[in-house]
Amino acid sequence: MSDVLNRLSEVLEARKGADPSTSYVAKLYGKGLDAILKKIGEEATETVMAAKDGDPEKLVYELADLWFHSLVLMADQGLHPDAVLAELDRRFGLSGLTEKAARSE
Ligand SMILES: N=c1c2ncn([C@@H]3O[C@H](COP(=O)(O)OP(=O)(O)OP(=O)(O)O)[C@@H](O)[C@H]3O)c2ncn1[C@@H]1O[C@H](COP(=O)(O)O)[C@@H](O)[C@H]1O
Repeated sequence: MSDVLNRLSEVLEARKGADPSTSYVAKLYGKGLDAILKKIGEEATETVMAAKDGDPEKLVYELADLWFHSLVLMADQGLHPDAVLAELDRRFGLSGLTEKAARSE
């Protein structure tokens, strides 16, 4: 899979020291947690609307906005995307074990 989450995460970390007048992300950090959470709410709503419209291109675009702002939230909170990937991996491992157990009964 693409390494874009890692590379983007590095940029988002570097933007913590950037000039808010030259960086969208630095400006958002400067506005604080409530502004980041508001963007996530807006992007989630736009994602829902794109799905209801049945427009796959628009849905991908809005999901990218939602994922992007979720990554900004994680960086703001001192989290790396690997933490979420590890949690998904853990759940996948658990479901795999459940399936194996069910097959052996
Ligand atoms: N992936 C993105 C990305 N996706 C979406 N956005 C911004 O997120 C905003 C989406 O909000 P909306 O759709 O509501 O559009 P808007 O009305 O312009 O938003 P507001 O200004 O009202 O918040 C837009 O301003 C987009 O430009 C992004 N801004 C930056 N990135 C990445 O983040 C990196 C760092 O960005 P800078 O900090 O700007 O250098 C860049 O190199 C990009 O790779």
